[in-house]
Amino acid sequence: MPSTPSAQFSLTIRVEIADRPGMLGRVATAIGDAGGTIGAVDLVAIEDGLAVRDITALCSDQSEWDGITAAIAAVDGTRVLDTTDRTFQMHLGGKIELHSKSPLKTRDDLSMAYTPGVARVCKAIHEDRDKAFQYTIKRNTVAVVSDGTAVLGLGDIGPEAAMPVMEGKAVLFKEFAGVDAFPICLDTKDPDEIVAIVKALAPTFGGINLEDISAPRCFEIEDRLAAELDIPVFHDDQHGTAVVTLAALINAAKLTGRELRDMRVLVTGLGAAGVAVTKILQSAGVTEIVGCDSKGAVHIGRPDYLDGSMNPIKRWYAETTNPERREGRPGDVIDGMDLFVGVSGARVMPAEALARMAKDPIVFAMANPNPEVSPEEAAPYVRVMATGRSDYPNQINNVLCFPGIFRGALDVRANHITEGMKMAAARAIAEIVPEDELREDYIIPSVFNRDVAPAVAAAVAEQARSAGEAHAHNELGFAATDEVRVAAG
Ligand SMILES: NC(=O)C1=CN([C@@H]2O[C@H](COP(=O)(O)OP(=O)(O)OC[C@H]3O[C@@H](n4cnc5c(N)ncnc54)[C@H](O)[C@@H]3O)[C@@H](O)[C@H]2O)C=CC1
Ligand SMILES: CC(=O)C(=O)O
Ligand SMILES: [Mg+2]
Repeated sequence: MPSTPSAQFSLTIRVEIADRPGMLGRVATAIGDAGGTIGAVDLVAIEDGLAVRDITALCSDQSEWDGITAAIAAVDGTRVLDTTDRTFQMHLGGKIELHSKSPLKTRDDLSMAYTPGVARVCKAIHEDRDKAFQYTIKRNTVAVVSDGTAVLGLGDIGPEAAMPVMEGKAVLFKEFAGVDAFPICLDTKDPDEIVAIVKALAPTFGGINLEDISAPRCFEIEDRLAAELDIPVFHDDQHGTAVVTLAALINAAKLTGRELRDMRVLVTGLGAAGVAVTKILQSAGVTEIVGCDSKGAVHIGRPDYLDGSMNPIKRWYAETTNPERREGRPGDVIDGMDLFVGVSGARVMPAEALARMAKDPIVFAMANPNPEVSPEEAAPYVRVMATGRSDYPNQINNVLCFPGIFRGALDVRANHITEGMKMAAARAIAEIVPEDELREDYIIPSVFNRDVAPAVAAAVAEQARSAGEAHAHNELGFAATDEVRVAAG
């Protein structure tokens, strides 16, 4: 496992350095000794025997940042002029903007794009509502809807604070699948209100991606919207995560010579992700599952099950898992498990407990931004390790799923994203890694692998067609893909 710091802090430090031989080397050593990793060094100016340089450095936290600037300042003949946090800089003014597809240079352009010409298009759609897919952004646009209640592992941080993540999802939709996604953060947590608002917004969109809405409200919201809307509704934290987890498990099982039906699995965190991961693993043949919530392992003998205070989804969980009624915290119930799936929060699993797993343990510690157990601590005990982060190998992140699954669903104008489409997506992601290339640190394709989203889209579209989920008049959907292909060159 690499021991490089995470790129959570990426800094550009502007430093004035005496222009003498060896000075840059001394500054570089000071940064390294303070825990930083140098990314780039650019010369800004040389004047009066002083060189001004921009040094880009990665570090893991604020104290390391302070240590780096102090260490540079302590080198004789240097002065720190400025420090820029590159992550904040990237977010200045937000991460996305709209562009017009049509030139607007003449009266003629204007009278087609807007009034009077546009009125004929409006009337055509008024006569046939379906034409919205042909003549508006609907066919290629997805709403990324959040109420800010379960943002990464940061919890209920509110709609404004959720926006950078939702903008990020929109960037990923566009980058990987050519889908135009728009972030919408709602100032309500009331399921009735959320359902009503999303339904009212639906005419604009070809799909709804629910994001970072906490359990158990997320289950009801998704079910109601999926039943009431004729466009795909997909809660990414549930199903995107489940699809990618299954993809990684298919390959980890192959690598370690196991069958899914023989595996024992511990899932920690029974919210949106944990429940959906459990369901997809059950559909894929896994039968022995134990789930832990913040009170410990769930089973039908637990006091909150017996006194009726457990919520319905956890009651279902208690009734379909943990027949042995294992009791305790995640570290207490891990004995003999083949796989640990963490979708809860940072440092929930003590590393030493992993020693009690079955032979060739597989650990997917997927909480963001920090995993249940760090790869460094887990390394002595596990054979296959994955996290949700990009700074370690084996990144299990729903970005491998949601762009492609919506691409496929929009292309065939599917009304729903079915279980079959999710399974097809999982298999497509798994198959990107050729069997003879599987390794402990390569069970899942990189999120930058440009083959992933098209492969997922094709598998999802094919599954929708063969299951009769593709819209009867789907030619326009296919055309949308062609345009994306043309635009992408
Ligand atoms: N790598 C990936 O692609 C994804 C990772 N996640 C991560 O999974 C975590 C959960 O996300 P969601 O399910 O969307 O949130 P959620 O709020 O719906 O569920 C979180 C659940 O974890 C439980 N939990 C918290 N601390 C716990 C503990 N110490 N032991 C056992 N359970 C505990 C909570 O009670 C809650 O039920 C977050 O950290 C999130 O970033 C979520 C989706 C995708
Ligand atoms: C990746 C993601 O969707 C999450 O951590 O919530
Ligand atoms: Mg999420």
